Amino acid sequence: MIQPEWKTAKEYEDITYQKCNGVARIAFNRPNVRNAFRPKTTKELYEAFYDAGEDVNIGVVLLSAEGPSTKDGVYSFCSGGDQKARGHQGYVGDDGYHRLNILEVQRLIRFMPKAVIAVVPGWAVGGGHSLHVVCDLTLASKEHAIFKQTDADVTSFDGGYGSAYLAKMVGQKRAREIFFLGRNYSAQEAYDMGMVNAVIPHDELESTAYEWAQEILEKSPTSIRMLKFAMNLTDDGMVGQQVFAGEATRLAYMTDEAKEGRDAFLEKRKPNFPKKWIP
Ligand SMILES: CC(C)(COP(=O)(O)OP(=O)(O)OC[C@H]1O[C@@H](n2cnc3c(N)ncnc32)[C@H](O)[C@@H]1OP(=O)(O)O)[C@@H](O)C(=O)NCCC(=O)NCCSC(=O)c1cc(O)c2ccccc2c1O
Repeated sequence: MIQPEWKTAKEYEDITYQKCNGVARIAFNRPNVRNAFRPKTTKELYEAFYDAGEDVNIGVVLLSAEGPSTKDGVYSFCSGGDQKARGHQGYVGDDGYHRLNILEVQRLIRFMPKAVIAVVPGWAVGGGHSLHVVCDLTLASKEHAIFKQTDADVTSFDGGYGSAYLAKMVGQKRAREIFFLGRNYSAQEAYDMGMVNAVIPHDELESTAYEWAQEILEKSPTSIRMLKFAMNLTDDGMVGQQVFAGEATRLAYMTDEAKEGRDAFLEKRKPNFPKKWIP
């Protein structure tokens, strides 16, 4: 078992943010409320994910959670939006505005050109369940992970990735069961449904996630980003096409043809493209 030497990347109140050997670890840190997120949490998550996305030394991000609760020893990944911070139009931040900005975090995870692994040590509930769904891979604690959708209990509905994308993953009937009945599912049941990649003994969960990350880091970075965006494309409509096409444009910029096009414009002459029409 590898024990990574995590270094704190930045101090936050609601999350921890660390880095080690090409891997960033972003973890919820409100274990006494089952890691529910409030606007401060989502702001911090967004900033940390953005930083990891921009850091050229980081290839994989782990979304994990600190714990267990000091009150009762229970582990959690995330129990969704903090119901104490919920106002009439969303979750109320220190500035008094109502927000649903976990959706911005979801989009950042979805569109960042790096693999994101959900590391689920305990409860993954409501908006916390949706977060594991939107991550590229999910690893779950054999003993403590419980997957549950409470959205319909609290009059909330993630109509995007949390539900529609989940249905692509586990099938329509199963996704409707998860949302309509709101039952608890063990890590093994979640694995059997196809929404978890591996069920890991709790004590090995973090080190296994780090090992999976190291395996991905051995691969070609361009292939990983193109594969992620290719797999996203069919579900993401025109935005998916835009993100994938952006990467194709980046690759095209690296050709002699592209250099000639740019140079000809700057030198105010007609471009003389290499006449190679590759079959
Ligand atoms: C997660 C649980 C099933 C765990 O049950 P358990 O019995 O183990 O623990 P307790 O219920 O006693 O909880 C311990 C302690 O934590 C507090 N707590 C837990 N969850 C939350 C929470 N979400 N918000 C606030 N506080 C929470 C609880 O009050 C206890 O505190 P004490 O002071 O009493 O010790 C169970 O806790 C549970 O069901 N939790 C609520 C799950 C839930 O309904 N989450 C919200 C779903 S909606 C959502 O997340 C959401 C957010 C968005 O921003 C969206 C945006 C756009 C679209 C959709 C969105 C969306 O759906």
